[in-house]
Amino acid sequence: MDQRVAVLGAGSWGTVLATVLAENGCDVTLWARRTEVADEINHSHTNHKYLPGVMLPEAITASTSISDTVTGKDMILFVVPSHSMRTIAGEAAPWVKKDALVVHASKGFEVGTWKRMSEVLKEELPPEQGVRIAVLSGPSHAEEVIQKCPTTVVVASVCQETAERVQAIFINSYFRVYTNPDIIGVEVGGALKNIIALASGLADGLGFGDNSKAALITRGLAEIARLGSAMGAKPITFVGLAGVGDLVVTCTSRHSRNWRAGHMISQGKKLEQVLEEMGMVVEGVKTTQAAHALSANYQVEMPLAEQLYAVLFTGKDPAQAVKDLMTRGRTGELEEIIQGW
Ligand SMILES: NC(=O)C1=CN([C@@H]2O[C@H](COP(=O)(O)OP(=O)(O)OC[C@H]3O[C@@H](n4cnc5c(N)ncnc54)[C@H](OP(=O)(O)O)[C@@H]3O)[C@@H](O)[C@H]2O)C=CC1
Ligand SMILES: O=C(CO)COP(=O)(O)O
Repeated sequence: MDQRVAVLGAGSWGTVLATVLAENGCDVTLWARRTEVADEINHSHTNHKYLPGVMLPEAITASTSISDTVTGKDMILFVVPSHSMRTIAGEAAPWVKKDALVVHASKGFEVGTWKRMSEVLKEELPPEQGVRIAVLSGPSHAEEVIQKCPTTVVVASVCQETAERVQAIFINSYFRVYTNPDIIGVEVGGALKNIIALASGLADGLGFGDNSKAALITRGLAEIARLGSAMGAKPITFVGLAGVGDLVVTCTSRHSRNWRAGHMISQGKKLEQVLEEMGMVVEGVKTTQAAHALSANYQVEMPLAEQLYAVLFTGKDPAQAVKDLMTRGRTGELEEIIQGW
């Protein structure tokens, strides 16, 4: 494969996806915002902050110049935190080749506008790029993909040809990529599962058991599907890799930064302290704000997200939040979702 690929974002996930692409024979340039990270990747072939103990393929070249990274590339992969997507996309836009594929692998909404990442990309890039935008999502901890643990993900686009071209570039024997036509569902599922992962870390830290974990995953999926459907997603997407798949992996794994953040909060740490100690992106925090706003906009009930919002942003005691969830008014399990089918 002779694809020239730009990967924007040299954190855990960007570096691992760059590795997958380099192993697939792509010519990969990885943009890092700090010179010391780019130098380390170019000279030592490591990225010790984000992937300690891992040797990267020598074929990956790192750069701190967005224009050099993007110019002439066949595919541009954005893997920056969602809060920086618009800025980075805007800086990249003048250099994106007219027929380039544009993919993102970030899981969140834009703060304030609460737009999905593909909407942000569409607004920042020339209009003709629209059909070539795709999202890569699904249950995929960077720490396991780099060890070549068999992993399955999904690529979604409004254009099937785009999804299939991206699938062909990423797929290999340990990284199996499925296509999905529902870009809204794939983005919403990938973003909202981080809220439930944070809540799972909290629940584990409070000493609750497997029943509680199953409750969080299942009822979390119900509220993700409720909001997602109201936003235009196909409900069936949420029983796929970007829905239940990603929920399971993030709610049950200590690799998850969102799970770890929730666990730290359960031990009495303040949110600011948790984020500082983590030193890596915890998308679920801003996504909880997004869910708070979106559930009001779309008039959709999201009791788990609401209680997490109260714990994170109004100082509510997590034990009281659990009590309020368990004693709230009686509801049906599936009726509201089925109504939308
Ligand atoms: N890690 C994983 O397993 C997976 C992550 N994702 C998603 O990928 C996205 C990136 O996450 P991940 O790589 O894990 O994050 P990390 O915390 O590992 O790395 C964050 C990266 O983003 C850079 N960065 C931070 N702030 C800005 C900014 N304002 N502008 C530009 N760059 C910035 C950091 O640069 P610096 O080092 O200079 O601070 C670093 O390169 C997230 O949306 C996440 O949800 C999706 C699937 C799996
Ligand atoms: O999205 C992920 C795995 O699919 C990674 O989750 P965290 O950001 O919680 O580590």
